[in-house]
Amino acid sequence: MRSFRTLDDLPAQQRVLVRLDLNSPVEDGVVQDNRRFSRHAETVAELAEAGHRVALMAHQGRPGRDTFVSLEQHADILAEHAGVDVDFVPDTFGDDALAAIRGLDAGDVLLLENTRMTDDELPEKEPEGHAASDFVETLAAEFDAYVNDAYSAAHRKHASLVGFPLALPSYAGRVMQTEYEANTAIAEREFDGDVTMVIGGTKATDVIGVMEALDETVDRFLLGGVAGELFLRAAGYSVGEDVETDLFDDQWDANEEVIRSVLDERRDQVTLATDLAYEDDDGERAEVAVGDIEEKSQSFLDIGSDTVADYEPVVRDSEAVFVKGALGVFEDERFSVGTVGVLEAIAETDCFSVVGGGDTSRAITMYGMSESDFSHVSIAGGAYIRALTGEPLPAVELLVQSAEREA
Ligand SMILES: Nc1ncnc2c1ncn2[C@@H]1O[C@H](COP(=O)(O)OP(=O)(O)OP(=O)(O)O)[C@@H](O)[C@H]1O
Ligand SMILES: O=C(O)[C@H](O)COP(=O)(O)O
Repeated sequence: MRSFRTLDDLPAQQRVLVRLDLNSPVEDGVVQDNRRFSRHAETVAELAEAGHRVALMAHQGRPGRDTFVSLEQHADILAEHAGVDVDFVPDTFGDDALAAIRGLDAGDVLLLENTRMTDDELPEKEPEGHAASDFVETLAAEFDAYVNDAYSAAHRKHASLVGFPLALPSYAGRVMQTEYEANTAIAEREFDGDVTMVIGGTKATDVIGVMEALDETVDRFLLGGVAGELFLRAAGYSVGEDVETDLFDDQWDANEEVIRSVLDERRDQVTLATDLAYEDDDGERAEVAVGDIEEKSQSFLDIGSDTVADYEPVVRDSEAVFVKGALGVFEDERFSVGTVGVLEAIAETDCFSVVGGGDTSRAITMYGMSESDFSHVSIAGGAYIRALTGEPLPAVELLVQSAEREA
């Protein structure tokens, strides 16, 4: 089997450039702690304790979104989990970043600014193009090795993920190693009974594309979140349109054709919500049957209780359940009913269960469930789901190629 090198193979006393995935929920400008910090902290602590000089890169949000913020707060949260100081420099690869990197002593840890704040990070380019960018060439010159721990971003072909492995000897961090092993095992596992996939969240384009790819391996899709509303819209209900949020219309334009073809060809595989929840004029949770919605005048924030009651037995009768994305805005307790109800049903059965998605897996801790009630809780979203489909992850491929080149 092709494989990459890990921290076990990293020579001593290196200047190491590390890519983490600390992409996190942000509420009112405050970055929310989550298991991405605690898991990556293990890699960071191991590198610092081994006496390497460590500079960390990570991204947060996407340009134009409210979650697109600086990594200053991330440094403090990470330091707390890792038990080592993490300095922060508000620069990606300019003079301030280079001065901070050159000032690192053995065991020091520095976090650089959000990689998506440099214009070189996001352009659609092949790895060779990224490796020739100013960002990669400038930073690579300062280091002996590159460690990629960002399994959950490994499906992206961004400079910090695919450019550096062409410029430096490259290794997988502990999170990359663990997630890769677990998720590859999932892809290879065969199930005799029904396989159910719970699809929700806000990244409709990602999850709908994967629904297409998984038609052979998944017997039933239970839908909620933004993707669920878009499917309801295609089925003729007055939902899935932007009222107070701008989550829906662009995603509808991008996915309408696929959604209609999934509904035409595989309607029996797709289970849609029969009721939805919203905030009424008194600020309370209210529910309405989808057939009674005449025109879209408010945002729907959760699947309704009847839908949860429909979904629970499907989960209980499944041999394997994969979850990608929350069924509602569970961060607000009033709209946690769908996500928590379905997760609790999964936790109570002995089916093989995987919960993926950085945001969604947070609901497990928030609502007092135990990670041990699930077979695997992945901190990856899009990467996890691509692993299920057996699709190669570009950043993993580059780590493997680096190991092959240096063998
Ligand atoms: N109807 C809805 N309207 C708005 N937001 C919703 C709705 N339903 C779910 N969400 C939001 O979806 C988010 C979770 O899904 P999201 O697609 O962002 O990420 P994920 O699947 O957890 O993982 P990752 O971010 O790693 O891809 C939650 O934060 C929740 O508030
Ligand atoms: O949260 C994630 O899934 C990863 O950090 C990738 O983020 P992206 O979908 O904004 O590229």
